[in-house]
Amino acid sequence: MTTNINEMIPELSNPSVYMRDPQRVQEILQSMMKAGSNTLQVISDFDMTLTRFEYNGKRCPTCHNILDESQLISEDGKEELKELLNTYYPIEIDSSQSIEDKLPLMVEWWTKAHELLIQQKIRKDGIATAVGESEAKLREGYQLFFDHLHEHSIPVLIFSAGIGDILEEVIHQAGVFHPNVKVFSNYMDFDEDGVLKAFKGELIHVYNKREGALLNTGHFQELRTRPNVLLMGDSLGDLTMADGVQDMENILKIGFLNDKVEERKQSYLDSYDIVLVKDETLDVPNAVVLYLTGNK
Ligand SMILES: Nc1ccn([C@@H]2O[C@H](COP(=O)(O)O)[C@@H](O)[C@H]2O)c(=O)n1
Ligand SMILES: [Mg+2]
Repeated sequence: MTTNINEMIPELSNPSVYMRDPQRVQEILQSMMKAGSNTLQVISDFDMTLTRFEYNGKRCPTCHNILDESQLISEDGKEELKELLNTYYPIEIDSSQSIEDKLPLMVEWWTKAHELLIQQKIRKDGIATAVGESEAKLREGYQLFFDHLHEHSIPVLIFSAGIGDILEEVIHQAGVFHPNVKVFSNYMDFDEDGVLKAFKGELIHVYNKREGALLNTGHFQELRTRPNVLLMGDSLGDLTMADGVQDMENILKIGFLNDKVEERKQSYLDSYDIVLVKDETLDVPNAVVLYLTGNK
């Protein structure tokens, strides 16, 4: 008797789940399962993928927003950062513009925002409080996700265009910054007095997640024996995060579609294997990981 994908993973029949080709998803999952969890690695975006998009009807902050809305920023600075968000975020998610057209505008957004943050003379020792006082929340089920991957020694790369120092503090405060987790992101550079003076390295924005320092870091070299990838993102820009993986055998792409659902649904279905529409949980990724580790 042939197994149905919903029998394999019942969570794939949740109302938030959409798949262009369930048969193909089933084949990928079976192939990855057969290869064994010691061949698996997870590559995930952070903001709005591992963190919630909404809570109690209110938007949750990204790494940048955690700082933007904190006590570390003056009232004028907050206004300017909000204006940037209101100008550029609609462009980021506009499905009528091509990624090529958006690229220079995204560089412009990140550059202006980082310049403003530097002008604010942010202190390193204020970051933990800013994160603690923020409304940022990891998605429901995060504990199982991180703990299970850790228990099974599955490497997790969090590849984020957010701010690395903030991101690390969020997962540290949640108690899930386990040793199998590596972060690639924009990191702050502080002077000897602990005041923000610059951002380190090449800028990572939402549409250049294959470029920059990542390919030269040796990260993917270390993981050559892990040719099966579970990729998770919330933007079409996240689809290239695994481009550095050599000799890839299988990749399963799970996409969270949080905003402008009707306009963007078709493009997400065309690009991601599994699309989760307005789903604030990690229930489906957790079910996939449990299946792939033989715990289901
Ligand atoms: N000044 C900025 C710049 C970007 N954002 C948002 O951050 C997200 C990028 O982080 P990922 O972990 O998702 O790569 C992106 O979705 C931008 O909307 C921001 O809030 N402020
Ligand atoms: Mg994101």
